[in-house]
Amino acid sequence: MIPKVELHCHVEGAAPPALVAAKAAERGIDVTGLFDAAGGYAWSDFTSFLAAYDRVAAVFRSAEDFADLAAAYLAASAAEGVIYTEVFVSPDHARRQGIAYTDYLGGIAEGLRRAEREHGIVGRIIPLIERHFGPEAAVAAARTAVEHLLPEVVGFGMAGDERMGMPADFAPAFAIATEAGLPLTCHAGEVCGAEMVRATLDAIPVRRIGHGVRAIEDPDLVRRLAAEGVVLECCPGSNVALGVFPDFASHPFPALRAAGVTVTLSSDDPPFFHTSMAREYALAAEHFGCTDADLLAISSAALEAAFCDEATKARLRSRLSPAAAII
Ligand SMILES: Nc1ncnc2[nH]cnc12
Ligand SMILES: [Zn+2]
Repeated sequence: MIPKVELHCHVEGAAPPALVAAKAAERGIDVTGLFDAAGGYAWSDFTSFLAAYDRVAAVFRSAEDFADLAAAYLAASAAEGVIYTEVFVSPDHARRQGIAYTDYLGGIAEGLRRAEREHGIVGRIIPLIERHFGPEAAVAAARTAVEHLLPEVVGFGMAGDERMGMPADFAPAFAIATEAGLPLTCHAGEVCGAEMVRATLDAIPVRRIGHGVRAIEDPDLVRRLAAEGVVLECCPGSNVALGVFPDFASHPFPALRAAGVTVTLSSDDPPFFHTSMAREYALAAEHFGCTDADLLAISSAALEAAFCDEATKARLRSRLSPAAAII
């Protein structure tokens, strides 16, 4: 099994539908229309996906809920050969559910520690601001994030509806994180085009871009990403499910890689997109021509781009040898 490294997974977006249905029933939460006939999440476009995501997030209400969610996701990932995962968390989702951020973050951190004890997978946390909640909420969420720096918190970023506002509007929130020493990532170039990736690079000192795949529309920008060593957190299964590209044959992952851009593989919101880390790696082999050696190199690039400390990386590097891939 190829050892895998995940840099981009939203914790609420990893919630299995059956768990959400059970928690909702237990708590009398109305989930009408949230599930499709097959028991998966029902959504039809990016807007309804984000709305479904918010409804899923709303069924988790306690530190234990979040610990169980994080531990279950990492345990399932470990079974697929994942050795390291950075989970995105959202102070705004906690606030909107009326959960203390300390409970939310503490629960997730406890879940990650449990998964490491039981399955050897290492988990770290990246708090995100949500673009569609606006720049003021973003500043408040950034303050919340930097006031609660557990050892597992290793970075800071932004997700949400890319069609709302411009990256520069959120620069003050990112500056709070930078001042606290957190490296940055930001979703861009997913539902919006190359111009949004460029605007992100111009306004925010990111080391990584969430998705970023529509940079392919602008060859100068692709050269800039390669030259500046900006890492793309690619999630091809998510992109095709959301209609960013019509099929895997049209996905720019191989072209970006050939152009010298550092591309990595992640699952984004796995049950929403019927994916997992194993499926993302399998898709890359099937559709992007990646050999086992390529996939191992992609895992290695992801580990180098991870936001955890050097000691953690050194510990994990030994698990990325070709020999480890055979087991
Ligand atoms: N793919 C995605 N894009 C933007 N925001 C998100 N939040 C959860 N998944 C997301
Ligand atoms: Zn994402």
